[in-house]
Amino acid sequence: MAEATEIRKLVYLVTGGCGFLGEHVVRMLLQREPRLSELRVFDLHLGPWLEELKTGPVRVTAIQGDVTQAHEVAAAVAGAHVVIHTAGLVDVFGRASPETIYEVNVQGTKNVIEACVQTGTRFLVYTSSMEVVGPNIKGHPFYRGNEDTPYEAVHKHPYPCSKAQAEQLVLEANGREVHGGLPLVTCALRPTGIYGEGHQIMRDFYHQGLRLGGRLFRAIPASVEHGRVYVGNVAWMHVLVARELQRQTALLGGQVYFCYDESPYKSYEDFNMEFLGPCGLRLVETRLLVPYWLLMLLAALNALLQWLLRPLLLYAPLLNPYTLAVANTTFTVSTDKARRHFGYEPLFSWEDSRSRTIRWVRAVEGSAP
Ligand SMILES: NC(=O)c1ccc[n+]([C@@H]2O[C@H](COP(=O)([O-])OP(=O)(O)OC[C@H]3O[C@@H](n4cnc5c(N)ncnc54)[C@H](O)[C@@H]3O)[C@@H](O)[C@H]2O)c1
Ligand SMILES: CC(C)[C@@H](O)CC[C@@H](C)[C@H]1CC[C@H]2[C@@H]3[C@H](O)C=C4C[C@@H](O)CC[C@]4(C)[C@H]3CC[C@]12C
Repeated sequence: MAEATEIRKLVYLVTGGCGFLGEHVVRMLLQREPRLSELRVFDLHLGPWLEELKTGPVRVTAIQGDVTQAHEVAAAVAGAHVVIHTAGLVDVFGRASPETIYEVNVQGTKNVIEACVQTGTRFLVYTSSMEVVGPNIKGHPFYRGNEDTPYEAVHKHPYPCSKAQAEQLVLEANGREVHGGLPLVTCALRPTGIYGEGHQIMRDFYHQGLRLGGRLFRAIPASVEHGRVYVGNVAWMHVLVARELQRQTALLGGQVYFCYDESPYKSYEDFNMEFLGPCGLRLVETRLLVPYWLLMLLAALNALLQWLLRPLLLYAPLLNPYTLAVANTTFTVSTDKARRHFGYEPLFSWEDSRSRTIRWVRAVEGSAP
C-alpha cells in the first residue's frame, strides 16, 4: 500500500475530456497511468458518466470551463504536472463561424500554453490533426507518407488553418521557461480520421442509411484511400507520450507524431462499411449514375442552402465542397516514429478495434439482430 501511495503523485489535466477522443483518453489514463493521484477533466460540456469514475483510487475532478477564457484555463492548469490538450472545435460542416473556430482552436491553445508557463506546468501534449498536413487545397494525394515526407501544406478552410496555427504555437513553446525556472516540454500528435465508440460522424452515416432504406450511395471511388485510426489506440498514444515526454525530454520535446495502427487503408466510405455493413447497411454502387461533377454541384448547392438558411436554421449536411474534396483525396500515413521514439505499439488490433466499433453501433442504435 505504501508503495502505491508513493507512486500516486502526479496530477494530469485533460482539456476536452468529455469529447469523443477525450473520454477515451480519460478512461485510458485511469486504467494505464499508475502514477496518477488526480485527474482533472476540463470541458465546456461535462458528461454525466464522469460521476462513475469518482469511486476509484484516483481523484477525478470535473471542471466545467471554456478554453477561450484564460483565467478558467489557468485555474484548471495550476498544480498540474501534465496537460493533455484535446479540446477543440472539430467543424468542417459550417456549424461554427471561422472566428469561433479560431477562438477555440488557436486562442484556446494559446491560453493553455500561457497557463502552463505562468503556473509552472512542464509537460504539454497537444492533439493536432492529419489536416495540419493535408489534404491541401490543390487536392495533392499524400500516399503512405510520414512525418518527414515533403508535402505542400496549403489550407484555406478555417479548421485545418486553426489546427496548423495551434500546432505551431505548441511546438514553438517547447523550451520556454515556466514558473519555477524549468523548461516547458511539448509535443503534438496528429491522428488521421479517428473511428470507434462515440464517433458522431459514424452515427450520422448510420442514421442516413436507415433513412434511405438500409442503403448508402457511393460518392467516392474505392481507389481513394484514407488512413483511419481506432480511438483506443489514439488514446493510448496520448497516455504513452505524456509519460515518455517526462523521461525523454530532449528526444520528444518539440516533436510531432502521426497516430497510426493496423486499421486498413480504404476509401472513407468503404472503411465505414466495415462497421455499418454488419449492422445491416449496404453501399450501393452509384458512381456511374452520380458523376463527380454532379457531386460537386450538389455540394455547392448545400453550401448555398446553408448560407441562405443560416438566419433561420442551421443546415449542415455531411456533403459540402470541403468534405467532398477531402474525401476524394488519398491521405494515408505509414510511419513508425512513435514506436522508435517512445515505444508505441497499438494496444488494439484491427480485429479488436473493428469488433468494438460494431458492438458500439449496434448497442447505441439498438440495431442488434
Ligand atoms: N475526430 C477525429 O477524426 C479527429 C482526428 C484528428 C484530430 N482530432 C482532434 O482531436 C480533438 C478531439 O476531437 P474529437 O473528435 O474528440 O471532437 P469532440 O467534439 O468530440 O471533442 C471536443 C471536446 O472539446 C470540447 N470543447 C469544445 N470547445 C471547447 C471550449 N471552448 N472549452 C472547453 N472545451 C471545449 C467539447 O465540448 C468536446 O467535449 C480535437 O482537437 C480534434 O481537432 C480529431
Ligand atoms: C458525402 C460523401 C462525400 C462522404 O464521403 C463525405 C465524408 C466526409 C464527411 C469525411 C471524409 C474525410 C473526413 C475527415 C477526415 O477523416 C479527417 C478529419 C480530420 C480531423 O481532425 C477532423 C475530422 C476530419 C476533418 C474528417 C471529417 C469528415 C470527413 C471530411
